[in-house]
Amino acid sequence: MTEHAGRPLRLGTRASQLARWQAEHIAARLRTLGHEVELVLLRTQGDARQSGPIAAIGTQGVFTKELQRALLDCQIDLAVHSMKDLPTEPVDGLTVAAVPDREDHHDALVSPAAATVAELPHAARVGTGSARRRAQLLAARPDLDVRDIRGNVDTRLAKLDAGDYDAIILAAAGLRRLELGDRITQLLPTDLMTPAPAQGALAIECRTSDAPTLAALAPLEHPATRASVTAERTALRKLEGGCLAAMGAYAQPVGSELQLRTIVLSEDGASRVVVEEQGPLDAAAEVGRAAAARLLDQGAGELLRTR
Ligand SMILES: NCc1[nH]cc(CCC(=O)O)c1CC(=O)O
Repeated sequence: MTEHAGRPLRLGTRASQLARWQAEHIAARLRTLGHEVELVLLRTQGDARQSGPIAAIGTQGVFTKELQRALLDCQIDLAVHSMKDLPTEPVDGLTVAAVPDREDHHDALVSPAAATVAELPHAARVGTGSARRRAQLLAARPDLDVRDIRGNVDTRLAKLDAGDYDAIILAAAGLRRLELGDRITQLLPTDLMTPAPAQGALAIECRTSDAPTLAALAPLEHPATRASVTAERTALRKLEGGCLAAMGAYAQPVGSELQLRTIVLSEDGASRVVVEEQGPLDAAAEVGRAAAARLLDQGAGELLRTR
């Protein structure tokens, strides 16, 4: 195809194994559709800082900003993001051109010590860097010793295997994509561990003005996933919680309806607000807005501020 004057579509990706897998997956789908695709490896701020709690970096979008800059600079034509890492604030000149079919949305327990979270030994050391996972773990099991953990999926599994932790929590999607699904001890039910908004979903971003790339990406769009992540991310955006808040959201299409579960917790998990909202699939943003309004009515704003 000659949509870019005969040159391949340039797909920007981070260098981590998971990012590479996701980029290759989308490149393969585009090639099947007849497009030539070339991968461009970019280093992001999030990858450069593997030590210290990620919260200390202090800004959102550490994994995505460099890719967005490269798009705006026309160094690349499309970027593949884990959608849960993509800030909800729109960027002028860029658009999420396609949201493909979602992978497993669950969080997973990985542990040699017990088959379930409920069966972990008293005061077991559980590794996670996420305020959302920490608070929900403590809500279920206040005795757990929840400790920070950093690094990509492989690094975290190596730290678990070295005995630094009794268990870790990871997104099932990342493990499955890296063919590490056999490391999953327990898929955590949504009422125990509501996932991050858009967990397991990819976002393919390009320039709003780039009609040929928009057209190339259109067949990758999965409308039910788009509706789900729209509801989840709208709820997050209306809470102004950002990616570091102890907030979870998961929307499930049921027939022509969308069922959205949202949760906001205090840092220690002792206080929480849960809201379930339902509405038409074609009014996903409204479902997210309604959930956020009810969360705020029930005191979620206080929980987010006291962090
Ligand atoms: N923040 C890191 C990150 N971003 C996306 C995934 C996994 C894939 C996904 O959730 O889509 C992960 C790792 C994890 O949370 O275990």
